[in-house]
Amino acid sequence: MAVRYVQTCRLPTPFGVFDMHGFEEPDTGKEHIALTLGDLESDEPMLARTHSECLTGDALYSMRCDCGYQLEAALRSIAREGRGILMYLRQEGRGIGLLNKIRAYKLQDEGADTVEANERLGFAADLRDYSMCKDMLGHLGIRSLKLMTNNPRKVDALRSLGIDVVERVAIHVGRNPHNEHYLNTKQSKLGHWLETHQDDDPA
Ligand SMILES: Nc1nc2c(ncn2[C@@H]2O[C@H](COP(=O)(O)OP(=O)(O)OP(=O)(O)O)[C@@H](O)[C@H]2O)c(=O)[nH]1
Ligand SMILES: [Zn+2]
Repeated sequence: MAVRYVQTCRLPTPFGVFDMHGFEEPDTGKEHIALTLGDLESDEPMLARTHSECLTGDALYSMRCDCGYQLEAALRSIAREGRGILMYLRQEGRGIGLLNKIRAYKLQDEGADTVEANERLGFAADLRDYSMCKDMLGHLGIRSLKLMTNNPRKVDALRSLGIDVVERVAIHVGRNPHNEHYLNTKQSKLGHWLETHQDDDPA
């Protein structure tokens, strides 16, 4: 989905003072943001994360997934590097939306895995589209990325949009008894690169 740039402001966080850039999908009104830190002019590949919205994990401390832990680890890593970008994409629940994610979680409470739950609700396992990233990076003049992800489809999706992902950086954090089965399903059914070993210190 194409996006248009709206405005930029400062965003102080416990990890560093980021610039927050707002974008809008003219067709749907959906809003996305990019947080950047450091020099955007340099041609050096930039540490990057494309983070899909997960209200439960990112804001409500849910332990059902690894999203909140990954969000914090990504911001810490960018701050430590002194340069980077986090694109926060409003594609909640892998694109099915928050209320459908609650429906999917209910099916998982009753024994379905994360993929089966989506399918029982009539959705594909992953409905996400990353095309807005191309516009966001283009607007900011960022040419190549060191992408923090464990998801091979995300790397492929960005590359097929013509985004230069020069390196994939693992982001293994937050495994716990509540998301163990979820992470194992992501590995076996969605192909995520998730070794059982977790980085002790993501920061
Ligand atoms: N439909 C659905 N969405 C989920 C579920 N658990 C987390 N999500 C959503 O999945 C998205 C995050 O995707 P993940 O598969 O955890 O990770 P990823 O972004 O593909 O890969 P990484 O870059 O390695 O984090 C967020 O939008 C979450 O809201 C679930 O059980 N069902
Ligand atoms: Zn999550």
